Amino acid sequence: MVMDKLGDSLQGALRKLIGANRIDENVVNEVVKDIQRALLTSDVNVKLVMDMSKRIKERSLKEEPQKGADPREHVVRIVYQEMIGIMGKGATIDLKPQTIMMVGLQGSGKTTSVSKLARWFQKKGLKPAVIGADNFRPGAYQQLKILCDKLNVHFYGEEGETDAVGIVKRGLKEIEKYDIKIIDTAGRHALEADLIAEMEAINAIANPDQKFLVLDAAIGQQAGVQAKAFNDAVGITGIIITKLDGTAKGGGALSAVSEINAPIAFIGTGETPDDFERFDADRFISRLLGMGDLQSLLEKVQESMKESDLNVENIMKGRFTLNDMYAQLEAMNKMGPLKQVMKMLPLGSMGLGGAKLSDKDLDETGQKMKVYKVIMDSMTEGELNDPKIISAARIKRIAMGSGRSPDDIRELLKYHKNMQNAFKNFAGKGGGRSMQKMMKKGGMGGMGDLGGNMPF
Ligand SMILES: Nc1nc2c(ncn2[C@@H]2O[C@H](COP(=O)(O)OP(=O)(O)OP(=O)(O)O)[C@@H](O)[C@H]2O)c(=O)[nH]1
Repeated sequence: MVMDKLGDSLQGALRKLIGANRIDENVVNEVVKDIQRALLTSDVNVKLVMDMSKRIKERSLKEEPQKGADPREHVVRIVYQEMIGIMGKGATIDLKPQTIMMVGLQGSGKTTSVSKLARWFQKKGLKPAVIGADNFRPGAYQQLKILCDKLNVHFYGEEGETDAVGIVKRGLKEIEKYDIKIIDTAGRHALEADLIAEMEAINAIANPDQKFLVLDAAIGQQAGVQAKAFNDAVGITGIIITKLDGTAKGGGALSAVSEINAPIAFIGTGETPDDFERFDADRFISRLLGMGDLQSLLEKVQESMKESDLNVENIMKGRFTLNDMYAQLEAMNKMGPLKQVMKMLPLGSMGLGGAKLSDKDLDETGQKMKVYKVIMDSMTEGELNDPKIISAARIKRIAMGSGRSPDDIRELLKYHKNMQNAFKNFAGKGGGRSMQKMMKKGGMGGMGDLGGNMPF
């Protein structure tokens, strides 16, 4: 994963929080200090880090946790929200015909990103074409042409031509029929007057819908300065951060958005044409904080729920029976090996106290789920529908029937109760509606609200 080091440090900080007996000022201060260290090491701007730390402290101690939320989750949620504040929510990319101008300094990964972007649109079913207007760097024409040819992307260029504006003018005419017109402009070692003049002229004749600034993740805090300069020159509408796979300093580029108020659109995560992803703040920050890749998890949940007997309507009204839990365990089984599913889960869910899950833990949890199913197989339909009727005598009977101890039965009932409460809590916050909406649309919906209370 990209930004592993930052992710590990942030998760270390949150683990301290989740492991604390109670949340007080000392704990919050200590956790904030760890977060500060992690962000500064990854080169996020000092002022941003300080402002964010102050807000996390104030909000953690002043704001009331949402009803039913654990104080630890409350702080984790604040950290998550403040991280989104720093990195932004990400850009919306319309899947419709448009012109995109790419700008950036030499060596930032601009040419490579042009071809990756073309490929991205191509995979979405749109027809991209590229204009190579970088006539400054020797070899740029050939490099881009080869990349485009490999991807079957139409390329327009004029080797040896020195007038970049002329190339763009003629190129736009030639690629008129294409859906996505991407213009690669020249870079320099620094932003100089002639580069600005050229970008302005291309901007004026192409009138691009998007102006993407390509930033090398390794430039660290310089990212903010660069972003501001390019933004002043042509008005940046989105940022592409390249080489996030190869540096621990990506925090500088990731937080450059706050300098210019332009969202991060894409991130480059390797050298091949497919190492290119939309920047989705929910996904990215959830992963960094170890809150799990909620989106990916949800996609899996949606798929398996479609095929399961789960009564989603009822669950979303806060009614979650043992029968539902049985169906849910079956659905989880269909989602694939527990080890993979669990990696997507938020820290601290399933009562594991936020510990980094070892393979041994995961095996044990998988084993436990199997036991739960065996126990539920020994229950009557009435008990499965209404666990409240399970008295001490019934616990004994179920234990006998399933070959487990009464403590195992009580543990299962407690686990069920916890999940039921989490669902009730979520439904009470209007999460039910969001969940249904989300399931229809396949989007994130209100899951952010569920946070560490994910009842899976
Ligand atoms: N690991 C990794 N390498 C990348 C990524 N993006 C680009 N590169 C590499 O970075 C180097 C420079 O990229 P180019 O696309 O040639 O640079 P450029 O910004 O176009 O340079 P100019 O055309 O002079 O502006 C190449 O070796 C790319 O393969 C990325 O996301 N990850």
